Amino acid sequence: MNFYREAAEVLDELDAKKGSIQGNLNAVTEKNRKRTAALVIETLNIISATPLLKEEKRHVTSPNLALVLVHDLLFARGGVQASDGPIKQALLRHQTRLKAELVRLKIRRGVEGNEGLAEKGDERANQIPRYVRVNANVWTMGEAIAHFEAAGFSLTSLPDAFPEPKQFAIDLHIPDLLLFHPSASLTSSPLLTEGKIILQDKASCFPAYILISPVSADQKSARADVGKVVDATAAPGNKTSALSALMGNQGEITAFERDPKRFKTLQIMLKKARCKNVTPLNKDFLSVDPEDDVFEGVTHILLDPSCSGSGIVNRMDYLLEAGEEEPGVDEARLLKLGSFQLKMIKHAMKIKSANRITYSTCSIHKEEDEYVVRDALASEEAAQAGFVLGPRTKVLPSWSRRGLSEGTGLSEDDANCLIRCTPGEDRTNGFFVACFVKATALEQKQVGKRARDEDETPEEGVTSARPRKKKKKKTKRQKEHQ
Ligand SMILES: C[S@@+](CC[C@H](N)C(=O)[O-])C[C@H]1O[C@@H](n2cnc3c(N)ncnc32)[C@H](O)[C@@H]1O
Repeated sequence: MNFYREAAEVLDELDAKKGSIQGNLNAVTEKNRKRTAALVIETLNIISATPLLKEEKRHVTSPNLALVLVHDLLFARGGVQASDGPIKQALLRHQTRLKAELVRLKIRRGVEGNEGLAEKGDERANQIPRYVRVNANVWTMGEAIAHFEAAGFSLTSLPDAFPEPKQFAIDLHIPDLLLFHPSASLTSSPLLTEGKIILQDKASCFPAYILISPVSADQKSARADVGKVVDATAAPGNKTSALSALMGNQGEITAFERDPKRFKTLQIMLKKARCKNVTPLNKDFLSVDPEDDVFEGVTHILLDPSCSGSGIVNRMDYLLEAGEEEPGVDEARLLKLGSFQLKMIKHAMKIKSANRITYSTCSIHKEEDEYVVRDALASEEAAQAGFVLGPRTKVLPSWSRRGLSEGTGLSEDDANCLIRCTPGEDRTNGFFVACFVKATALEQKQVGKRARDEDETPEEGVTSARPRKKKKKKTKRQKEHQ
């Protein structure tokens, strides 16, 4: 068993150092890297579909230990090497379920053997370019473009075209974002270790950009209203470092992360990305009183809590984006996650000086997305502080896929304020973003008036059409959680 513990510890250490499985895989030879990555991620998918981690907490003490054990059980020629003992027994108790999940996965992927699984993966991942965020804290977009041209890539003038293997393009929606062909081998680039680039899916760049960025071409005046910023759920720090760069490495960002290991990763990431305007705190956001001094003067909050990760089809992004939660898609688990996510939003809404909050998930499930927004809008916290949804005009208006209204309890106006990304259709992983803004007194009055007069056409600017009287009522989901 020592072998497994040691392997898990190595993974833990590498996680802490590199912040992602991507880094770990750099240790594997180029030839085997893709194949190994595929099987590692598929193993994670399989584990997440079973109750192994939950039910065997006492013996299988970390996800990394589960990873090496289950990987061997399902894929290694010699099977599990561990001698008989409580850990092996724990694994064997779940082997039928684990093997059944492997069969199910192969059917889903349309492959027969394990080899096919290693090679095929999720087809939708092949439609996602390799996105590279240029870290403006370290160098400029111009310098980055010159660098890649000197390295033999040519900048394509059609930003919407999918770049060919030796091409790259500038993204249409996010400044400082470049896209390459998925085969572009950048995971071992020194630019990563120098903090010059960050490999970050396009959709994952949306929240920071929507929170801080210009709502008009006049960037400076748009940023004048930004006081202090909080990233409530920060590790590994992709969005925190994006915020830092968007703020020109100035101002003040406080980054909360409750998990000590992930906090270390966050610290390393912030150092590497040369973020001088971030104070990381190893604290649970929910445990800090909204009236605590740490929140004084905070106007903008980024909330990207742990989620099921169900939108992530790009294997390499999986561990980075989903957070420490074990993913799973059964209804009970989704509702539990949704209720935690709602709690986080309501906590953020209680911070008096806050006037803009982005909420995001890498989940495609309504239970973590629209339902959570619906309940947040209907909450006492939103009513008291006057939070409504920021209008589409201020929430990446050129992104065409918006939130869902049908069957979610949200009006079409509300849904239009939200952003959705669908893997396989949008060249990104699945993602969701909502932006809550504090309405001015006048806007609040108008929302109230609209609530009383349902036939009135919604005004430009404030789009929460939720009638106030509904706020008093408990939603179906709230009732379910009592
Ligand atoms: C989805 S990940 C965040 C990814 C990050 N925003 C990024 O882009 O790199 C969610 C993170 O929130 C942390 N977290 C969850 N609940 C928290 C809480 N109550 N307070 C602080 N951190 C929390 C998790 O440990 C996890 O690291």
